[in-house]
Amino acid sequence: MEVSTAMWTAAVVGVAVIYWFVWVMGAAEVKGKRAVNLKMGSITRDKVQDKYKQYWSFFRRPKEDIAAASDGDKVPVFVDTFYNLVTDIYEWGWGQSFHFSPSLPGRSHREATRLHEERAADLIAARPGQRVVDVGCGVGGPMRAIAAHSGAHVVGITINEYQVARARAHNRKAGLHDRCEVICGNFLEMPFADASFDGAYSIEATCHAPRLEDVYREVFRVLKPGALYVSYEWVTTALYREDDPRHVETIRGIEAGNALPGLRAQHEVAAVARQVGFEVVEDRDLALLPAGSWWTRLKMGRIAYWRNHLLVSALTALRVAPKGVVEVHEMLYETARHLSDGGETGIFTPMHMILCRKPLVTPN
Ligand SMILES: C=C(CC[C@@H](C)[C@H]1CC[C@H]2C3=CC[C@H]4[C@H](C)[C@@H](O)CC[C@]4(C)[C@H]3CC[C@]12C)C(C)C
Ligand SMILES: C[S@@+](CC[C@H](N)C(=O)[O-])C[C@H]1O[C@@H](n2cnc3c(N)ncnc32)[C@H](O)[C@@H]1O
Repeated sequence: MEVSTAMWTAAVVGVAVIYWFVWVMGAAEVKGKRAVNLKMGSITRDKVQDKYKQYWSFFRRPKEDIAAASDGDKVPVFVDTFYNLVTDIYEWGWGQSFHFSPSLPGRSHREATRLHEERAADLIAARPGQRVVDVGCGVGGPMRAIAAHSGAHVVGITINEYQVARARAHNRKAGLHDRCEVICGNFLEMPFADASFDGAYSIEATCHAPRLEDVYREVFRVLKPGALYVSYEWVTTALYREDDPRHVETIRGIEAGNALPGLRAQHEVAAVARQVGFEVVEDRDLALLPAGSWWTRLKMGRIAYWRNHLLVSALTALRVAPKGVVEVHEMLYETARHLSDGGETGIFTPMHMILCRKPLVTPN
C-alpha cells in the first residue's frame, strides 16, 4: 500500500473512531444529552472550577459541622450548586430519572426505573383528576412516568433553576406539558397553599434536607386530609456500625459526593413522619430480598466510567467542556464506588419506602 493511501485510511479510521466515541457512545442512557453538550447548569464557564471547590469544601466536612445551625441554612444553596454541576452529567450517564431502582431479571434499566416510579404512583393511589406534588423533581423523569401511568396532574418542585428548564423542555417534548408543571422553589418552604394536593411523593430527594421533619411538615401542610404521601429515603441500615472505620468511610463518601447534610438511620424515618402528624401506613426497605440489587448498575459501568473520563478530559483539553468538569466527574466516580460498597455491605439503602396518610381530622 502506498504511504498516502495508508495515511488516508488511518485518517478515515481515526475520524470514525472519534465519531463513534463521542456521538454514539457519548450519549449514554437516553437520547438528547451528549458529552459535547455538557454545561454546568447556570454556572458560567469560568466559574465552574471555583464553584466545585466551594461545594467540596462545604460538603466534605463532618455532618456535625454542616448541621450546625448557621450552616444548616446554607445547605439548599450548596445543593443548588451541586445540581448545577451534576445535572448534565447525570442525564448523559444515567438518564432523566435521578434515582436507583431494584434490578429486574430480563428487564432493562429503563424499565426497572419506570416500574419503581409507577410503584410510587400506585402506593398513593394517584388517579385522573387528582393534583399530586413531586417533592424534589429533578429533570422530571419520575413525573412524566407517573403522570402517564396514573393520569394525575403532577406539580414538581426543585431548588435548581437549570433543572426547571430541562424538565419543562422534556415535558413539552413528551407531550405531557398540560399535565406536568415544574416550579423552582425550596421544599422546606413550598409556595403552595395549605391542603392543595390530593397526593405527594418524593423520590431520593428529601435526603438533602438538613432536618427531615422540616420537609415532612411542609408535605403534611400542603396535603388534603386523608391524602397519601410516599417517600423513597436514603438511610443507613441497622447493619451500619459507627465504630467500624470502613463503614464510616463509605457513609462519609456517600454524603460528600451527593450533597447530603448527613444520612439518617432507617428507624428514624417513621418516627419523624409520626412527629409531624402523619399516620404511617407502611415502612420498609424496597432493597431487601427478593428485590434485585440496585447497585449492580453502578458496578457494571466501570468500562463506561473510563470511557467517560477520557471523553470529559479530551473535551476539557479541547475547551469544549469548561474547566472543572473532570474534577466533578472524578467526584462522581468516587461516590459511585462508595455507593456500591454501601449496597454490597448492606449498610446503606437509597429506597427505604415510607407510606403515610394525613389524618382526616388533625388533633390540635
Ligand atoms: C439520588 C441521588 C442521585 C443518585 C444517582 C442518580 C447518582 C448517584 C451517583 C451518580 C453517578 C455516579 C458515577 C457517574 C459516572 C462517573 C459518569 O461517567 C456517568 C454518570 C454517573 C454514572 C452518575 C450518574 C448518576 C448517579 C448514579 C443523590 C444526589 C441524592
Ligand atoms: C437526586 S434528585 C432526584 C430527582 C427526582 N426525584 C428523580 O428521581 O429523578 C434530588 C432532587 O431534589 C431537589 N432538592 C434538593 N433539595 C431541595 C430543596 N431544598 N428544595 C427543593 N428541591 C430540592 C434537587 O434539586 C433534585 O431535583
